[in-house]
Amino acid sequence: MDMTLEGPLLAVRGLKKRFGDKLALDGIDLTLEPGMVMGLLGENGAGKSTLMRTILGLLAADEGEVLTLGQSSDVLDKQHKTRIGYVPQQHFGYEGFSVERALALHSGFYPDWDKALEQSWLTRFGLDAKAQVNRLSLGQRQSLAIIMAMAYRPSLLILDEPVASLDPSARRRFMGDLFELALESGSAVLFSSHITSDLERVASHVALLKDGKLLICSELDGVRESVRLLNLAPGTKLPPTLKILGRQGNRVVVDGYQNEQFEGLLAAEPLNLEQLFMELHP
Ligand SMILES: Nc1ncnc2c1ncn2[C@@H]1O[C@H](COP(=O)(O)OP(=O)(O)OP(=O)(O)O)[C@@H](O)[C@H]1O
Repeated sequence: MDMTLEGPLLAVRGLKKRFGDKLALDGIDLTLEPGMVMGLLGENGAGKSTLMRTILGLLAADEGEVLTLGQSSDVLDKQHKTRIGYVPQQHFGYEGFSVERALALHSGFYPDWDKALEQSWLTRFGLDAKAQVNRLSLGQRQSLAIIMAMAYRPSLLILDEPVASLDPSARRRFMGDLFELALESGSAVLFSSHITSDLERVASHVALLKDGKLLICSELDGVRESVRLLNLAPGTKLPPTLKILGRQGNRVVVDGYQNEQFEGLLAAEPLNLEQLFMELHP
């Protein structure tokens, strides 16, 4: 389907979402451009699913703006919806059907459905087309949900913990292919995961959500280069160019570090994503 789009595939500005007194999303800004694979990290309850559901227009925002494929999320039309893929955390319907029947029904909604791609992913995941959906294991259901969201080559793919139930080899295959798909077809991907090593392997960008705020939203290489765990002497004043992400006594996690030396700095260590996560969630 030819729908040329100027600008980003996803633009989120000043997004807030409340549930009663709880501010689940507190001023989110993020942008996805073609070819980007953004991994979304955050502890349980940080707001990852809420962010995804609001982006998709399944939840109404209280403040701010979400443009998906150039269109406001609360008025997404059918044509736009068929260019967005979504794997929710919980699936899913099609209970009374076989895998092949479920796929046949589902594909009817998508003019760009690619049967060959569907078949190759069925093989890749080792899914039996004749199996009944209600007898699939959790991982098999997740595989089916992934195929259902991907086989029409969506421009924007939103995946809520898509690999949580997949075994390590299925995970590895899927994550690698996900990255290739995004690069080849100029799509953008936003996926949440608690598995930081997966994210490190395939993501081009990382976003870290804490208490409804994005503490980090940048290129993965940028995090590697400029996020440090500083060990400071008591009373040390930090240069104003450093953004404090978290602090535990004399251990301070900062962004924007460029190898500067200053009085009181005892050590500056780079962190992998798992270490960063642990430091920010003591
Ligand atoms: N429908 C709802 N009504 C009330 N509160 C909600 C609702 N949905 C989410 N919340 C609350 O909003 C916060 C964010 O929840 P959300 O499901 O987005 O977190 P999450 O980061 O996806 O967590 P997890 O990693 O456990 O899936 C939580 O405090 C949750 O209790």
